[in-house]
Amino acid sequence: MQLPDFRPVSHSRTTITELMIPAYANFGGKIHGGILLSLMDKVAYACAAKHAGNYCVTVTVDGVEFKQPVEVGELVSLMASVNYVGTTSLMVGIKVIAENVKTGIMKHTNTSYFTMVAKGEDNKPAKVPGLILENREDARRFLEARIRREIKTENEQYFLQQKNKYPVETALTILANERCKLAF
Ligand SMILES: CC(=O)SCCNC(=O)CCNC(=O)[C@H](O)C(C)(C)COP(=O)(O)OP(=O)(O)OC[C@H]1O[C@@H](n2cnc3c(N)ncnc32)[C@H](O)[C@@H]1OP(=O)(O)O
Repeated sequence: MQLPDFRPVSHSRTTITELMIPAYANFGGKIHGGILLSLMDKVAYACAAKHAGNYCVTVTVDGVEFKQPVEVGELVSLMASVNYVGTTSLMVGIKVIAENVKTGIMKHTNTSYFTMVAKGEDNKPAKVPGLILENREDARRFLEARIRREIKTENEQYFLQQKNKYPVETALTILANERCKLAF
């Protein structure tokens, strides 16, 4: 099938809602973070593949922070949309909401950003359609995704500089103030 040059954000916007059953709970009775991550990967894939018109793979996951615990019996909704597209990659933003069905109280448990790459029949990165931004919110998300990408690249470069500044031998003194003991 011939892919269009551009697709609107609304074409691939996806929501998954799932009931949190007891089998998803940890020993503390709250929902395992891994269960939520798996659901996030699923919705990110559905959204990315729909936009790309191709199989997609997850490359990076950013911004995962569990702000509040999720309880057994709550309905978790994961809302995903394509925030940004490069050439073969796209960034999917996911907002996770947990709802207590008895009280109707909703809590925003986290927002994360999945970078996915489309793969063609040859298993190589494949070009994705451009993004039609349908309102100011879509435009804001696209711009913020660009900033997020730039900051990430700068942070990676800064980390490499810092890492090389402190070879282990000269940096051992720093550890004197940390809660660790050297056993070598
Ligand atoms: C659905 C699932 O869960 S799949 C399972 C988990 N995921 C996987 O198995 C993915 C394994 N990784 C891979 O296959 C490869 O690393 C790929 C295909 C993602 C990237 O391969 P590369 O050889 O690096 O490809 P290439 O250099 O052409 O980059 C392709 C795109 O990925 C982007 N990319 C690559 N690495 C990163 C990264 N760390 N962060 C953000 N974007 C990245 C590039 O910027 C490029 O985007 P663009 O085309 O929009 O400019």
